[in-house]
Amino acid sequence: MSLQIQMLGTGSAFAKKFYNNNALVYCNGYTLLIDCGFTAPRSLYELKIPLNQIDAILITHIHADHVGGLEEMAFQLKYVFNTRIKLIVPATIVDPLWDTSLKGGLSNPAEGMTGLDDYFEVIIVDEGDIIPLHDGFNIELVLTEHIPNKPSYSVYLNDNTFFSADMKFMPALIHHVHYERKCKYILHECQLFSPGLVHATLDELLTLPESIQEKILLMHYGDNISQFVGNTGRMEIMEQHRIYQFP
Ligand SMILES: Nc1ccn([C@@H]2O[C@@H]3COP(=O)(O)O[C@H]3[C@H]2O)c(=O)n1
Ligand SMILES: [Zn+2]
Ligand SMILES: [Zn+2]
Repeated sequence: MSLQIQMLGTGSAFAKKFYNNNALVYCNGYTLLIDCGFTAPRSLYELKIPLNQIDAILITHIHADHVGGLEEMAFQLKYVFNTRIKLIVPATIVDPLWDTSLKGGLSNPAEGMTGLDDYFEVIIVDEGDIIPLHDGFNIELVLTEHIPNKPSYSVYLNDNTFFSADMKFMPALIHHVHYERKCKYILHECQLFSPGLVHATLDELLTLPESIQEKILLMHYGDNISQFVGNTGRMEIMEQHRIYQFP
């Protein structure tokens, strides 16, 4: 089943010209939002996409450019739209997401709101699970390296597309995605300066063979991306808000 992907933003955590690196994935009438950073509500507003048009939100890890919009999303869905959408959360993240990122704003015991379940239909998932979302649309998470003791999960979309969460350069995994999993498209985060430390750098991604680079679309980049146009090898720079077709 073909996918369309529309980035709500393509920026790094500190980008000011681009919104947070959050993605809308459309498949067969279903809409999945991958991550919901602090700029997601504004980006959705600009795209004129009502929040209740999203069927599910997948959380990859708990940095603010990936979860900082969840408080507004929860409040609006509850008090404006009166609905509860799916929140797909890896098991290792579900407690820290509430306890360390959201509880301060969303907890309201006086009105019975004491956890994520009071705002979302929480679906807890594990690495390697094939998660069926809709007819012809499934996802699978893979744990990728980012910050020690802070799990971050990349995602296979329908077997043929790999969407990186925030991750260090993991060439063995990218080779696996290309040669074994035979993914046709790789959407990869990209830090424009070195060393990477917690991200994959453009210099590192440029060491991949051209046959892999041809599949890569770059995202999660800094405000100075325009200086790199023409210098990203065979890799394409993704544009936020443009709808990409992945047949
Ligand atoms: N050890 C760390 C931890 C964090 N950071 C920066 O903080 C940002 C948090 O969001 P991010 O998108 O993961 O990018 C991280 C780094 O820029 C970093 O540079 N080094
Ligand atoms: Zn990030
Ligand atoms: Zn991060």
